[in-house]
Amino acid sequence: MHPRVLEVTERLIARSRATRQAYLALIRGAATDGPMRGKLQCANFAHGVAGCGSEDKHSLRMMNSANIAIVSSYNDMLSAHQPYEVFPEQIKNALREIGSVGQFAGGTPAMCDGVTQGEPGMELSLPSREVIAMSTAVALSHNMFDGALMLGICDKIVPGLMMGSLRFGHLPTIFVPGGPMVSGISNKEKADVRQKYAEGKATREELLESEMKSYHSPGTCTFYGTANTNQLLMEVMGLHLPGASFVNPNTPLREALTREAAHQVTRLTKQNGNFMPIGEIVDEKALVNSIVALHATGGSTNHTLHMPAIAMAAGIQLTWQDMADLSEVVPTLSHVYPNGKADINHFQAAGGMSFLIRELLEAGLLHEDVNTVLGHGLSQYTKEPFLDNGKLVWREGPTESLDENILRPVARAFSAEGGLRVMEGNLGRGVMKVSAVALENQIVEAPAMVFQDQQDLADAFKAGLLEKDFVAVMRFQGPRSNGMPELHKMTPFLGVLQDRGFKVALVTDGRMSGASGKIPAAIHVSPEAYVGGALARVQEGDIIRVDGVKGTLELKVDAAEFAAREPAKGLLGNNIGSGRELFGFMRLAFSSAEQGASAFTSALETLN
Ligand SMILES: O=C(O)[C@H](O)[C@@H](O)[C@H](O)[C@H](O)COP(=O)(O)O
Ligand code: SF4
Repeated sequence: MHPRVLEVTERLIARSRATRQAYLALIRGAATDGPMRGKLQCANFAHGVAGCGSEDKHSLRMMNSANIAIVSSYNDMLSAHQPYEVFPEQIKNALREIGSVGQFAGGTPAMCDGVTQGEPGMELSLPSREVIAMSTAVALSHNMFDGALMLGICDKIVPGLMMGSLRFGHLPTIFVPGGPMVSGISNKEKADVRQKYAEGKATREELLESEMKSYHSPGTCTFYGTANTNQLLMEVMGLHLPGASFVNPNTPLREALTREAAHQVTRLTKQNGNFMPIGEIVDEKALVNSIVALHATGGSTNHTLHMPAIAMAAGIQLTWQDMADLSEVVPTLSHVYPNGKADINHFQAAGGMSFLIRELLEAGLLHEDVNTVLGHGLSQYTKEPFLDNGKLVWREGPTESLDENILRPVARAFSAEGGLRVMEGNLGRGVMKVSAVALENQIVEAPAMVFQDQQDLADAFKAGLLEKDFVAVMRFQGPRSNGMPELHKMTPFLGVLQDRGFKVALVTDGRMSGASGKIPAAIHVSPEAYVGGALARVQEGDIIRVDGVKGTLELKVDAAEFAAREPAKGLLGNNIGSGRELFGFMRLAFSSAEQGASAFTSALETLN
């Protein structure tokens, strides 16, 4: 094992010892010999099975069959989640084949960040992760279940399902992906048309045509944003079946994988002898493995929030320093948009998960001795699934990359270190995804231009006020201020200015999309302006140096003068409309970005 990976893992275990022990005591106490439903009073049990058909009702009364909770985030708003419409029936039929039962335990909400990007609804996006976690808990709290299947893919949904299911960590749980849509026009081509439109060189009709050729059918969007990063991390943590992440929806192989997930989760129940609950899979080694994979693929910056929040739900205290220390030694092995031109289907075709996991295992960068939904050992995940005359089987994946422009062996990595940098200095601590920023653009020192919001910047661009070097400061976009929205609508404008040769950078306490690239952006800056962070005292014209190579974020203003400044007021007026007023209580409870920007942190830190 790489010494740094061992060092970070041991540090994480030591730091988390008390909360992890409390968590394990909780889930081991919740686990029961024999089916959970056997512990219910008759009335509770009768209510729980009343809605079942006679076959399932009979099976449930027989205490030797497994009852599996289906928790689904299906809706028609996310192209990625639309395929889930038919999964519950497929799962129930698969379970009946083996004398078990699937009950649709509950649904969770799911927001499409692509639909809400740049709209007021985006301010509910991060809060929706907490709602998804709570909805998962409501579903599982019926306590009728011996295992669970989680149906979720996109941005806040998988993190929310993870946080909720980890609080029922005594249950064997498998995450069931839906897969990416087949490739449309390339993400680079899409982004180029957006920049042309921003410059007035493309019509709205041409823009719409391009967008609809990119996002054209059911399935996950094909860029390597938060949704596809979710899939990759779930697989590396051993919570998917091997190779399940990026098989396209509505295909025979996808359906076979869903059916097998239903069979596999029953094998992990107490009744069937290979008991493996999710709380015993998601441990310090699994979390370190997820961060290693995040770095090796230039994954979404949103996971610098989601992984600490998920970790805490399992009693583990993961920090940005852990991530930064791992990033220094983990090579970048894949280039998928926004870190390159390829999309996730090309990644899959070039060798996909089995190649990536084998390379990282052989380099001693992943812990092999971990629990998974297939039992002990991550080396089972160097295999890929295929149908052999209709039968689902696994074979060793390719030992060579089929396209080294997309996926490389460690020996020929794109870079010797990961794509994520922790940024720190007198403006606070943030992160930057450097893997998506050309080296010549990673350092910017220029006067600050302070913007209220994205529209403010767009208006300044259209008025021709931005034709210069500058550092855009967008503040009061943090979790407690307005729910920490993604600020991805600025990307085309800043991209045009960068292409025109201006040195531009962004500093914000808000988020960017996992699909954001090109622009050096120090994001998630903590403490946020709303709670008195330094960003609140930045003024127009202040010189700021954003150094993505060294990981520094410096305001070049006399310290005494800066401290004496009156902080700016926040954007309080925008916390109403689009339901934002319903989340005010939650915003007050949010922890800092470094702690995962979660409403549950304080409870989990003490109660775990
Ligand atoms: O974190 C992410 O990956 C993004 O939130 C992504 O889910 C979102 O949909 C983008 O906004 C899509 O990119 P465009 O907005 O560029 O289409
Ligand atoms: S990847 Fe983003 S845009 Fe695509 S379906 Fe998921 S949330 Fe929506």
